[in-house]
This record gives sequence, structure tokens and C-alpha cells, in this order.
Amino acid sequence: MPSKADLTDLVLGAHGFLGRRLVRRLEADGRRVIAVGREAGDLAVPEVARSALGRAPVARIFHFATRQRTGPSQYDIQAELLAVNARMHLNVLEAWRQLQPQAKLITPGSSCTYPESREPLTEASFGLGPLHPSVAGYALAKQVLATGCAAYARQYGLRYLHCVLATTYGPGDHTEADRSHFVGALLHRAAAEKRRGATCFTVWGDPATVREVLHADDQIDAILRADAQFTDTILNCAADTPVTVGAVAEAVLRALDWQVPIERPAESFQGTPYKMLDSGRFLAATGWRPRISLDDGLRQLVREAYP
Ligand SMILES: C[C@H]1O[C@H](OP(=O)(O)OP(=O)(O)OC[C@H]2O[C@@H](n3cnc4c(=O)[nH]c(N)nc43)[C@H](O)[C@@H]2O)[C@@H](O)[C@@H](O)C1=O
Repeated sequence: MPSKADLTDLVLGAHGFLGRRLVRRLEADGRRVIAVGREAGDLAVPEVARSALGRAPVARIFHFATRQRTGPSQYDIQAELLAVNARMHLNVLEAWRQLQPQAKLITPGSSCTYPESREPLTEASFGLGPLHPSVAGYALAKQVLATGCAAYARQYGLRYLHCVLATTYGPGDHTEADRSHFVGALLHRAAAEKRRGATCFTVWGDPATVREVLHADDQIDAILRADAQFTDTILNCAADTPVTVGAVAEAVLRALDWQVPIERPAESFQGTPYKMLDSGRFLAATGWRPRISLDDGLRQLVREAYP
């Protein structure tokens, strides 16, 4: 007979874009969920982290809390993103060891923790090169988290999984220019420009920029599939399906049924030119494939958010 703890998961960052969907999915799977969001306070304060993790014994802790920014303004706040996120991650690690040592800690990682490369990035390249300046502090804090999970697991006999994710999008995504990742940002901007009657669509940076993109529901599904088969490792959890920013922009225009030329403003923000994960370990072990194509996901988003 499973104990109450075996049936319960704790989600930190439960009000964020991925956190909300994760809570809904776990509940749909019949799990009890302790959802901890902003109302609990700032996890960068040790007492807040201890109180968030000290509620009741759980089987898994999903640490999805993060302070994140996108676009040009992130260049100027990398010290802040390092300070806040590194403190938060260290507090969660320490509270995990002290209060929930039976729980598996599952953490989302970012492709920005890998060095720049023109090749798909395997887990073995973690920490092997300099970080892109647009994300240097944020990525260093994620490296603290990934390395911290491994160190705590080894020293204290704990279990963890650090899943490196694709760029996600879907209903409920951020739309603010300094918080939204490019898929949601492009759709939001295109919908507004179409309404205004614009005669072209502006897309920042080089259209040949490469990313991996997953609908948020697929990304959550991938994390849960990974958790069922992997422990104590960093694992790339995407689909080996690279796409260019230009191709996504064209898919956005198709979804909105808006036929205008794409233009690139001079000096517009450019992130890392190429970020592609090699998710071969994950895909070979699980046989996982995404269910929602980019065109279907964007059309669904248009119906729900930009009718
Ligand atoms: C997951 C990862 O996500 C972030 O890094 P990023 O991958 O560079 O993400 P992004 O989605 O913001 O941009 C991807 C590319 O898309 C181009 N782009 C075009 N037009 C828009 C646009 O309208 N908005 C944005 N944001 N980008 C645009 C833009 O020029 C850039 O080259 C970090 O927060 C990092 O910390 C992190 O963890």
C-alpha cells in the first residue's frame, strides 16, 4: 500500500508558465500536489525555502522556480539574475537535504548552460566552454543547480534528475517583451501588428538562428517520461528537431493567416546563434515523440488567445 508521501509531489514555481501546466498534469495523473507559488515568498531567503519544503513528506520535488528575462534587457541584469537564482537554488538544495531527503529532486535546465557550438550539444559538453554574454549570470546559476544536484546526491545519498529543456510555448505563456521566449513573443507581436494593419512583420536578429521548440504540454510530458527511466543525471529532454527563428516566424504568419513580408530591424537583439540539444539518450531509452506539431500548436494558440 503506497504511503501518503508516495502519492504526493511538491511543485515550486507552481504559478509560472511551466509550473501551472505541471500541476494540472500531475493532478490529472491522480497525484496529490503541494503547489508553492509566489505567495510563499522569495525562495532566495533561506527561511522561505525551508518553510516551502517543510510542509509534508513527498515523493518528488519539482523545482521550477526561476527569475528569468529575455530580449535585449537581459544583457544588463546578469548579475541580478545570478544573485537571485543562485541563492534560490542553493536554498532549495539545502532544504531538500535537511527536510525531504527521501524525495527525488527534478529540476529544469537550460540549453544556455552549454558552451556555444555549431554542433548538437550532448550532456558531456556541460560546463566545457564560455557562456553567451546575454545569459552569463542566469546560466551560471543553472550550472550551480545542476552541479549542486549531483554534489548533494553524491554526498548525502539523494536522488535527482536535471532535465535540459527546449524553448517552450503554449497558452498562458508570457507576452511581455522582456519575459517572453521567441515563439510566444513572435505570435503576440504579429497578432498586434496585424490588428494595427502593419504591412510587414519585424523579427529580431538573424532568421537563421537555430533553436529547438516544444509545446509546453509536450515538454512536461517529456520530463515525466524522463523521470520514469532516469535518475542522478543531467539529461537533454527535447526531440532532436531543430528549427530556425525565420521558419517559426513563417509558421506564425500562417497561423494568423497574415501574408506580409518579414523584416529584420537593424541592431535588433540577437541571442546565441545556434542552440540545439542532442537528446539521443532520452529518445533512445524512452521512444518519446512530441504530439503537437508547431503548426498545430500555433493554430491552437491563435484560436485561444488571438481569435
Ligand atoms: C531558454 C533560454 O532562453 C533565452 O535565450 P534565447 O534562447 O536566446 O531565447 P529567446 O527565445 O528570447 O530568443 C531566441 C532568438 O529569437 C530571436 N527573436 C526574434 N524575435 C524575437 C522576439 O520578439 N522576442 C525574443 N525574445 N526573441 C526574438 C532573438 O534574436 C534570439 O536570437 C534566455 O532567457 C536564456 O536564459 C534561456 O534559458
